[in-house]
Parts: sequence; C-alpha cells; structure tokens
Amino acid sequence: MFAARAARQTFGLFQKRAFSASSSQLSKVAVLGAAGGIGQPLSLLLKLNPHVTELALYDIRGGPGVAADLSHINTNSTVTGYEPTPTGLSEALKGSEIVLIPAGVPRKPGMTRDDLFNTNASIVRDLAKAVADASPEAKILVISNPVNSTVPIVSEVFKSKGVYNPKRLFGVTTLDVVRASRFISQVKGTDPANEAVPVVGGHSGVTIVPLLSQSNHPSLDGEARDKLVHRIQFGGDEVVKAKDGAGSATLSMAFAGARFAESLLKAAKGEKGVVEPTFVDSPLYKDQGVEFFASRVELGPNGVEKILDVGKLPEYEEKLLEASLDGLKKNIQKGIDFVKANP
Ligand SMILES: NC(=O)c1ccc[n+]([C@@H]2O[C@H](COP(=O)([O-])OP(=O)(O)OC[C@H]3O[C@@H](n4cnc5c(N)ncnc54)[C@H](O)[C@@H]3O)[C@@H](O)[C@H]2O)c1
Ligand SMILES: O=C(O)C[C@H](O)C(=O)O
Repeated sequence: MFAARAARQTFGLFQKRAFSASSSQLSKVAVLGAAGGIGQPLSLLLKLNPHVTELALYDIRGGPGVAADLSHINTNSTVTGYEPTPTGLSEALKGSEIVLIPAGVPRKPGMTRDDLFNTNASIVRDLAKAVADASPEAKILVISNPVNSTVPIVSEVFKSKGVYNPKRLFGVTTLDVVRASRFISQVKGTDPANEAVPVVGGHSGVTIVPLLSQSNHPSLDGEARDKLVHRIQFGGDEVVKAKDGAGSATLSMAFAGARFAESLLKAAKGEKGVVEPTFVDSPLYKDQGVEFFASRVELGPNGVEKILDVGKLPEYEEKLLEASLDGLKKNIQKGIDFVKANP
C-alpha cells in the first residue's frame, strides 16, 4: 500500500519535472515557401504539433494570409507570416531551431526532378544564404527538388560563409519511406503501420533504393518485387501524372515533412532511439566520391547522432545501389558546381 503510494508520488514528481523541463524549451520552426502546395498543409500540421511553440511562415507571396488563417487554430503556438520586405526573411529565421524549405517549382508531366534544377537551384541558394546569416545554428530540412542537388547547394553556401555543420543539414526523403510502407502493405494486404522498409540512396528515380530484404517480407521475389521497387522509385510520377499539370505530391509530402520535423523535435528534447532515413553528408560512400547519401540516421539534440550503414545486401539490391551511387555522384557534383560558378 505504502510502496504503491510512494511509487505514485515519485512518478508524479518525475512527470512534473519532465513536463516543466520540456515546456520551458521553446521551439521556433520556420517554413520557407509556406504559402505553396506543400507549405500550407505542412504549416497546418506543424500548428497541430505541441512541440512547436512558434511558427514563422515566409513566402514571396501570401505568407501573412496563411499565418492569419492558421493563427485562429486553438493550439498553444504563435504563428507569424513574413513577406519579402528588406528584413522579412531574416526576422522569420531569427532564433529558429528548425527551418523547412519547400520553396520552389514542382514538376509537370514529362519532367524529371533534374529539370527543376535551373529554377530551384538559385531559390535554394539564396534562401540558404539567408539561413546562414540569420540562423546558422538551425537544423535545415530541404524539401525543394532536386533534393540530390539542392542539399549540396546548401552545404556549399554554408561552407562559403564558414558556418557549415553537417550534423544539421537534412534532405527530406521521408516520403519515399512513407510510400514504401504503404505500397508494400497494399501488395501484402497488411496494415502499413506494421510495415517499415528502409529506403536509401537519394530522392529521384533509380537513386531511390528500397531495401525490401530488410522489410517484413524479405522473400519477395521476381516480378512482384521488381514492380514494387519500381513503384517506390517512381511513386512521385504517379502523382505528377494524376495532377495533370497542377503540380506534384503536396499532401503526402506535408505529412512526411511534418513527421521528420517531429522526429527532430523529439530527439532535441532528449528522446533516445529516434531513427529516420534522410539524405545527409555521409561517410558511407565518400571513398567512391559520393558525398551525400540517404540512410537510416539516429537523431539527437544536435541533429545527426549516428549514421547507420546499409548492412549486408543481396546481389539484387547491390545492383540497385550501384546505379544509385552513379546517379548521385553526378547530381551532387551539379549542385556543388552551381554554387562555385554562381556564388
Ligand atoms: N522532397 C520531397 O520528397 C518532395 C516531395 C514533393 C515535392 N517536392 C518539391 O517541393 C517543392 C515545392 O513544391 P510545391 O508543390 O509546394 O510547389 P508550389 O509551387 O505549390 O509552392 C512553392 C512555393 O514556394 C514559393 N516560393 C518560390 N520562390 C520562393 C522564394 N525565393 N522564397 C520563398 N518562397 C518561394 C512560391 O511562392 C510557392 O508558394 C518543389 O520543388 C517540389 O518538387 C519535394
Ligand atoms: O515527384 C516529384 O517531383 C515530387 C516529389 O519529389 C515526390 O517524390 O513526390
């Protein structure tokens, strides 16, 4: 009886301490491109996240409108919209713990993600400069395509300003993992909540490598396996085609981006064992000239805590990986060269 009461009291005290510790930790999150197809639902999901205390919404047009709308939702965070005034962007960024970047143009049918490079490279470069100046300590989550090139663009900008920390730069590849889990559940007639498929490599076509051998269904083989791998690699095309010129995935991407941000916020507050696949500055294939690679990454208070390797792969997946590394090398170099030529 006494022991039970003591245990309750101790637990109550622990809860109280835990609550006051986390509630005193303020988390400002900035979204750059907040009025876009991804930006709006992503900002909505962040407004619903109790870890977020301040939401800063920046866009070249429409940021304040989206912010006014979201600010009426009765969750306990503030929402402010910012415009491209002389100080708008830096005010949005100042003090941010996390900066999500979905700014840029999406694909139309017939385009590859690389076709977006000419427009999005300079958008991401300029936003990265602003982040490096106003909130160099923030964790940066790059959503704008082509991710395989835009992430190296951000790293080059940060290096040129002397503030690069590879632990804090992430290409968001969560949508590939979300798709893989959903698509395999459709093939197997299972609940996607119980299906996790590691997806490594990059975020476009054959650079996306689903490791079905490490899923719950390692014996998937033959045509069924090939079809599933292809669907995961080219899932984005399904949405681009269905939207028929009106853009690419926005809602599923917002879900994926919000999930990744939530994982970082939890890890920042001390939760252990938070692992998400993401495209980061990675030692795994540097000896083959591939500076960035998506694999499962353990997150911690400083961002990247530990980069997990891909493990032992069967021959089929080794071949997929080879094609991925080949494509990645070119995509990454293109981003690096762009900043060198257009600082
Ligand atoms: N990483 C992924 O898995 C993934 C998934 C889906 C889409 N994407 C990419 O995300 C990007 C955005 O897609 P979308 O559907 O939201 O496009 P969108 O056109 O609907 O929205 C883009 C927003 O960016 C804003 N913008 C443009 N230039 C800006 C700048 N310099 N500063 C701030 N805001 C700026 C626009 O005003 C617009 O509101 C695209 O490049 C798309 O390919 C990535
Ligand atoms: O397919 C696209 O262009 C958008 C995004 O990268 C996706 O995977 O849905």
